[in-house]
Amino acid sequence: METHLLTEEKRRVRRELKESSAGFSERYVAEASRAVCERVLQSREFQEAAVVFGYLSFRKEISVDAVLEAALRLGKIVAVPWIISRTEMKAARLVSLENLPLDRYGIRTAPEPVEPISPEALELMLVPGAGFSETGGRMGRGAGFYDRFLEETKGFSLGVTCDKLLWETIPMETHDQTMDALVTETKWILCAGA
Ligand SMILES: Nc1nc2c(c(=O)[nH]1)N(C=O)[C@@H](CNc1ccc(C(=O)N[C@@H](CCC(=O)O)C(=O)O)cc1)CN2
Ligand SMILES: Nc1ncnc2c1ncn2[C@@H]1O[C@H](COP(=O)(O)OP(=O)(O)OP(=O)(O)O)[C@@H](O)[C@H]1O
Repeated sequence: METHLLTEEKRRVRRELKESSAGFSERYVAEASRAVCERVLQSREFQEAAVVFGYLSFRKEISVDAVLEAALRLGKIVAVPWIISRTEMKAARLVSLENLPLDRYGIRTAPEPVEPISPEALELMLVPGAGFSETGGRMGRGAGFYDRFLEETKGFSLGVTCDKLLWETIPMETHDQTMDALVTETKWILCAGA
């Protein structure tokens, strides 16, 4: 597809996905989050990972707090996004989910002093997104943070979403990173290339 047409298409899909998730009830998000976390905790990928990169949910995102809490209890190293600039994020170690400060987007983040974790050390990455496709395509929030960050990682990338944000196709550009697998409240999808 021609570049400007793809950009148009991405903008349209991003808007539709955003409208869809904005309409989710608190109850749907809470129930989907519980089911998603259970699936992740039961997975071999989680059980075998010594270093887990998660995220601290905001708005209507699926919460993986229960996964991060369990990882900490199991003695795994846990890291979350640490915003460095308008385009770059790094991984910051998280030792507790209590009393976290907010970053510039109002998302909970690791408190100072931050302990950076090398992207190459991450074994499992839990990746949020505006929407995903069954083949592992992902649409983020439009800032390119994850696309840039995931290029530096070697671990297993797991897109975390719910059935309502899992579409047949998502417009993708060459820099867009695809997921190794996806998890929703009803399924675990292994994507080609994993
Ligand atoms: N929980 C969580 N943490 C995360 C991300 C995420 O998607 N989820 N990120 C993933 O990148 C990074 C933060 N990126 C963000 C990018 C944009 C906006 C934002 O508020 N954008 C506005 C304006 C966009 C628009 O209107 O076009 C918005 O969404 O309303 C927030 C966070 C790192 N941390
Ligand atoms: N690896 C990259 N190198 C350089 N620029 C990039 C890279 N990835 C994304 N960008 C740029 O970042 C901007 C946002 O990209 P895109 O719309 O793909 O973000 P996204 O996948 O929705 O966001 P995110 O990755 O933060 O969740 C675009 O201008 C894009 O060209």
